[in-house]
Amino acid sequence: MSLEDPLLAVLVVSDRAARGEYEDRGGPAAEDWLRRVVRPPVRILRRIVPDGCETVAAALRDLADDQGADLVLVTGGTGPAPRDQTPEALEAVIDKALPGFGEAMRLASLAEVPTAILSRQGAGIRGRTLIITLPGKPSAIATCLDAVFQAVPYCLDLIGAARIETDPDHCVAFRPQSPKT
Ligand SMILES: Nc1ncnc2c1ncn2[C@@H]1O[C@H](COP(=O)(O)OP(=O)(O)OP(=O)(O)O)[C@@H](O)[C@H]1O
Ligand SMILES: Nc1nc2c(c(=O)[nH]1)N[C@H]1C(S)=C(S)[C@@H](COP(=O)(O)O)O[C@H]1N2
Repeated sequence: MSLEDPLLAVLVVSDRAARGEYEDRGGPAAEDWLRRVVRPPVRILRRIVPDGCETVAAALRDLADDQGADLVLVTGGTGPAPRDQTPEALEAVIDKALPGFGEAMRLASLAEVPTAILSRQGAGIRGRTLIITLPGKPSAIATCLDAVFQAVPYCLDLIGAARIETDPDHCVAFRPQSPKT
């Protein structure tokens, strides 16, 4: 593995997991999904922060700007409760929103559970980093990523992030054309 390899980050947003009140299952679930679907070599980095606009925004700035992550998956804090502020943090740090991600992920989750409509999950671009926010429920991670990941490699191409390849047994990446130079 080298510093040239794509850097994929997983940011877990959870008050209780950050305090150690329960064992984090979201981080391992997201990392396992990435290891299954994205072909090596890749570097995967994991962080846990408590809920809150500032905590999440600061972690996203660090992962994107200082660590140079190509992709950040955030899990947790997308709901309507007062402490759920991940969408506000996303909005504060991104240059561009990609609303299609939230729409497709909610549609997939609604087929499983009616309360999926409560998640304000989404995605956006900061510099050369794609950030995707997912619900905190560990089981939601695969549902949501399965619904959108086909478009992620091409999105990374378009923003000038690292090129990633997927295992076609799990996800057939769709690249309609070479990105504009
Ligand atoms: N990182 C995690 N690890 C394990 N289970 C989680 C995690 N995040 C969420 N969950 C589970 O999913 C449920 C819904 O997630 P949600 O983000 O709404 O949690 P919450 O009630 O805000 O609590 P917290 O922020 O302390 O995790 C939680 O009550 C918990 O059972
Ligand atoms: N696939 C899936 N999506 C889901 C859920 C779920 O269990 N499965 N839970 C929903 C619920 S109950 C809430 S409140 C929102 C927000 O969750 P978060 O605050 O943990 O991000 O995600 C929703 N999306």
